[in-house]
Amino acid sequence: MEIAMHLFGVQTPQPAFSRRHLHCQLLSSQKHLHFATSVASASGLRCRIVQNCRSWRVLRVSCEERIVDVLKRNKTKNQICDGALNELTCVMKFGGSSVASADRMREVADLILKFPEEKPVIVLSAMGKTTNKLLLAGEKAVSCGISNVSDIDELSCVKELHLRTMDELGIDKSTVSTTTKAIAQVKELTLRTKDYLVSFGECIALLMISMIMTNYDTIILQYDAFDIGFITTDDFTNADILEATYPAVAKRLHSDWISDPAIPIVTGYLGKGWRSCAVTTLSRGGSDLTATTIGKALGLQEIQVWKDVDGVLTCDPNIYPLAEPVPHLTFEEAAELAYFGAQVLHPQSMRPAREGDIPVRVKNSYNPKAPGTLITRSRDMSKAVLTSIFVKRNVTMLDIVSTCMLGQFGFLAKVFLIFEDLGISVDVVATSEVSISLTLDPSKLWSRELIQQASELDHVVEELEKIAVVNLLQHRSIISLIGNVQRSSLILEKVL
Ligand SMILES: Nc1ncnc2c1ncn2[C@@H]1O[C@H](COP(=O)(O)OP(=O)(O)O)[C@@H](O)[C@H]1O
Ligand SMILES: N[C@@H](CC(=O)OP(=O)(O)O)C(=O)O
Repeated sequence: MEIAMHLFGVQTPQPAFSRRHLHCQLLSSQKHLHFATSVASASGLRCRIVQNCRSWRVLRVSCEERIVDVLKRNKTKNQICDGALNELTCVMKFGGSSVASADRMREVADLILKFPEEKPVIVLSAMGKTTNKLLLAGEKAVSCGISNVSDIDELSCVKELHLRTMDELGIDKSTVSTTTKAIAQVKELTLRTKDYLVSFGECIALLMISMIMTNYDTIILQYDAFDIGFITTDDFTNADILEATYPAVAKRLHSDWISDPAIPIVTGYLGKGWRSCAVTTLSRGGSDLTATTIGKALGLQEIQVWKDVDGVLTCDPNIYPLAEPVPHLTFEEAAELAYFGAQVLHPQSMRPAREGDIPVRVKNSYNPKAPGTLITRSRDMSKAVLTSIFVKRNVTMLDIVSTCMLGQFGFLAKVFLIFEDLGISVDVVATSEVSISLTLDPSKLWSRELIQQASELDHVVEELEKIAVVNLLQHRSIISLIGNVQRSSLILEKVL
C-alpha cells in the first residue's frame, strides 16, 4: 500500500513518494520530528530523514501499515489527511490491440472501473494499427496532391474507424485530415511532421476513452504527455526521455490528484523535444515506456501493461501458436527479451521500472482472469532452465578479421573506437584472437537512415578496412534464448 501522510497540518504535499516506504511529511519543527521518530521506534520501525528542505522534511519509515495504525491511534495529536492516504496506486497501460474498436474501448473502461480499490493512472495508445496507417498515409500525401488526400486508402481506413466511434461520442472530426492536407501542400514528410501526424492517433484515442468514462459518470482528467512534462531529446521518431521528466510528471499528476482525485488518463508514446518544443515520439511501441516512466515518477506500487496475449509468451505466437505464458521474469530478462526481438514490450521500458523497483505485470485485456507475467527485480531460478526463445530480424552483421599477426594488442579497442566515433550501437559480439563478428542495432540504423543511405554503411566498412578485412552481411537474424545461466551447458546441449 502506498501511503503519504500529512502530519501536523503540512499544507503542500511534495512529490517524493516511493514504494514500500511511508513518507511522513513534517513541518520543520524539531519537536514534531522528534515525536514522529519516537512513534516509529516505539512500533519497532526504522526511520530516517531522507529529505530536508527549507520548509519540510520527509521521514522514511521502513514499514507501512503498522505505522499508520500507530499514527491513527494518535489522531488527536496528529492530523492525518485521509485524501492523501488514497494515493494513486498503479499505472494501467492499454495498447492499440486492447483498444482496437469502440466495443473494446468500452471493455477497457469497464476493466478500469472494475477495481475500485485501485487508484490508477491510465496510459493509452492509438487504436489498433492506426500509427502504421497514419505513417503510410503521410508518405502517400507527399506526392499525391492536395485534392487527392481524401483518396488515400490508409487515411480512409483510419477515418472510418475513428468516425464510427466519434459519431457516437460527438467528437470534432476535422483534425487528422487537416494535417495530411498540410503535408500534401508542403510536399515533404520530415521526421518532425511524422511525429506530429501520428500523435493524433494517441490524442484521439484519449478523447474517446475519456468520453466513454465520462458517460459512466467517472471523473477523469485528460493529459497529453507532451503537456505534462514528458521532456525528450529532439530525435524525432526515436526520442529518449530526459531525466527532468520524472519530477515534472510527478509534480503535475500528483498535485492535480491531491486537489481533485480524478482518474488521470495520459497519451502514451508522445513527448516534447527539449529544444524544439515540438511533439516527439518514443519509437514504435513507446507507450509501454510512458507507463513505466509514470510508474517510476510517482513511485507507484505496480505497472500494468495490458495486451492481447496472456502475458509474455515462451515465443512469438505468430511463429508458434502454442506458445505459453511465462509466469515470472526479472527486469533484466524482460529487457533482453524485448531488445532481442520479442515485440511484446518496448525495449527501453524496463529501465524506469528497474530503477524504481516497481513490479510490471503484463496482462491480457481480452482475458483479464489470466494471471499474466509478473516482472520483478529477482525471481526463484532454482527450477528455471529455458524461459523463452525469440528472433530479431533484419540485422546487419560485420565479420572483421585483423590484418595484423596473432598476439598484437589493441585490435578490439581500435574496432570499437570506430563505432564510437560514428555513433553506431553494437548488439551481439563474438571474438577470437584476430577476428570479431558483430551485429548492428537495426532500430538505431533505421533512425539514422543508414539503411537507405548505403554510403554511410560503406563508410563504416571503409574505416574498418584500414585495420582489418571486413565482410558485410545484411538481412540476417539473431535467435536468442533466455535461460538460467547456471544451466547454460544443458541448454546449449539441447539447442545445438
Ligand atoms: N514472446 C512474445 N510474447 C507475447 N507476445 C508476443 C511475443 N512475441 C511477439 N508477440 C506479439 O506481441 C503482441 C503484443 O504486443 P503489441 O502489439 O505491442 O501490444 P499492444 O499494442 O497492446 O501494446 C502480441 O499480439 C503478439 O503477437
Ligand atoms: N501507437 C504507437 C505507440 C504504442 O505504444 O503502441 P502499442 O501500445 O499499440 O504498441 C505505436 O503503434 O507504435
